[in-house]
Amino acid sequence: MFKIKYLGNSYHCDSGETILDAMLRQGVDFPFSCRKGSCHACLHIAEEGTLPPESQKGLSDDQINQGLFLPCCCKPIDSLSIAPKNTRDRGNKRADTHQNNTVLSPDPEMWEALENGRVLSAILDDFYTAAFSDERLSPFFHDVTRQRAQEKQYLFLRKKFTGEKVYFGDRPRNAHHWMVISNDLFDYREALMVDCLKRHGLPDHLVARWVALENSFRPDIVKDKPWNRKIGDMEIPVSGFGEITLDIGSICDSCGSEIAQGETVRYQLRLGTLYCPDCMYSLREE
Ligand code: HEM
Repeated sequence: MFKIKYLGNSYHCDSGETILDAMLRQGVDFPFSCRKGSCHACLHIAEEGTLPPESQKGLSDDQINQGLFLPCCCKPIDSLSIAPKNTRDRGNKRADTHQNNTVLSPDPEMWEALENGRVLSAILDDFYTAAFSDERLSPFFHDVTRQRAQEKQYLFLRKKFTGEKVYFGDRPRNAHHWMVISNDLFDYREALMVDCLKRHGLPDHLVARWVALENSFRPDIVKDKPWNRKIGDMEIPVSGFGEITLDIGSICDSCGSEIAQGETVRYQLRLGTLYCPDCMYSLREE
């Protein structure tokens, strides 16, 4: 058994147990997501003690030299004193330095490699062609056209890589609020994306950075049951119908007939589809 000092307290880690598991077992509020070294959400710094090599697998030389390690992959071989990674982010080191596994936003090197968007379009074309015919991913895109999915993703990534304010869609937590996506499915999609990035010649260190960017959203996307949409602190229900009185006329999404201004109609909370008075009472609550 090893002793782990963390934020002024001392914890026990059994041999063969990871530090992450030991912390969670002892009720510590510890950041984590994928539990297998991909997402880096649990990255911490070792201030004293010797780390096992597998706890630093996939980190850059710079991160290794700073003593950063992944508690989810760390079965200790020594007692350790550890701290949150930001403890050592002192003024001499900006959070956006060019390291392979660091999320950069904006990322001019990435944007140049993507030939100012030309290669990004080609990558997304490839990726969504594959996703829309993939048996695990395509069911999620049931109500979405490929063009819409590609355009949204292009603008989202363009904003991340250039800093330009070109994306006005939902943030990932809300965009995927109803989708039950496991870590395994997230990894599966990621592997498909990595294949596309490599096919289009993106160098390995930029592929790693792209993956790190997407993984930084893993905690917003992976879940075992749907979440409500969240706007500020307000939770919006996932399914069912609401009622509104129309300010301007519209068209019924069910029968196609016109709905006059001033009519009260039902709308689907997730999709926003409208139903005229004739259709609305025949609808089942989802
Ligand atoms: C298995 C993983 C994922 C699945 C199945 C998935 C699926 C989807 C689907 C079906 C939509 C369309 C939603 C709509 O238009 O109503 C969507 C939108 C979107 N996704 Fe994902 N996605 C995944 C992972 C990711 C990741 C890793 C990112 C990037 C961090 C991402 C970013 C976005 C963005 C920016 C949108 C557009 C949001 C909007 O419509 O306003 N997705 N995704």
